[in-house]
Amino acid sequence: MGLYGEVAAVAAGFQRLDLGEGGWLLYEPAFLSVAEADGSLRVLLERCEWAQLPGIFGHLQPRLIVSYGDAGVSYRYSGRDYGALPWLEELQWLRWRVQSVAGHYNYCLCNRYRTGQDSMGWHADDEPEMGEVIGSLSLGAERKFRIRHNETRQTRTFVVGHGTLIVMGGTMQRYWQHCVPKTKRVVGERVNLTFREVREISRVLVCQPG
Ligand SMILES: O=C(O)CCC(=O)C(=O)O
Ligand SMILES: [Fe+2]
Repeated sequence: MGLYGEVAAVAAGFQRLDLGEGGWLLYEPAFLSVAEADGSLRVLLERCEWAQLPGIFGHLQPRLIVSYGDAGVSYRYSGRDYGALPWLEELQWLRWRVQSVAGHYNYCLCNRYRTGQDSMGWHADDEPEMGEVIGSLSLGAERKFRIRHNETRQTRTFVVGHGTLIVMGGTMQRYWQHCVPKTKRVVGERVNLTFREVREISRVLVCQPG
């Protein structure tokens, strides 16, 4: 995180957790106002090209997914390549908002949890081409976001609600995993946007006719 990112975060009253071993996490429950979060959620539910895709073992992932990003950026995740669609205006705006706190992003993976039965299992976003700062913005239903240390098994839980921002940085992906567990509570839809920097850009050559 750059110096100005750090200053902005402190000024806005973020909680900054030092995770040890060079890892850190920022937590701001009400980063977006309710009105901003309402508007973004409505637009994203309507405009994103949501799809349920197969995961690593071929069964469908328990949530809907789509990704947006700079031209030519694609990201390998669960053994598949996710080519980014061109940025939606709404996501561009939210990217700038999150970048004003920390990080610099060229890619956004969007997850849509339709009910409490949709979830994300324990994992780390530790691919070699991934930038170490990941900005994660939540909209809609309140869910739990858990982190767990790989060796000590220490676990922490963060409530992520409508407009909550979490930024993960430093060595966090190396030493910690995170997840969004299923819940039996009846909960509405939740959209989560993870802004990332994919460093190795795979560009597809397009033959121009003529
Ligand atoms: O939905 C969330 O809060 C987490 C999403 C996540 O971890 C991911 O997309 O890698
Ligand atoms: Fe993740």
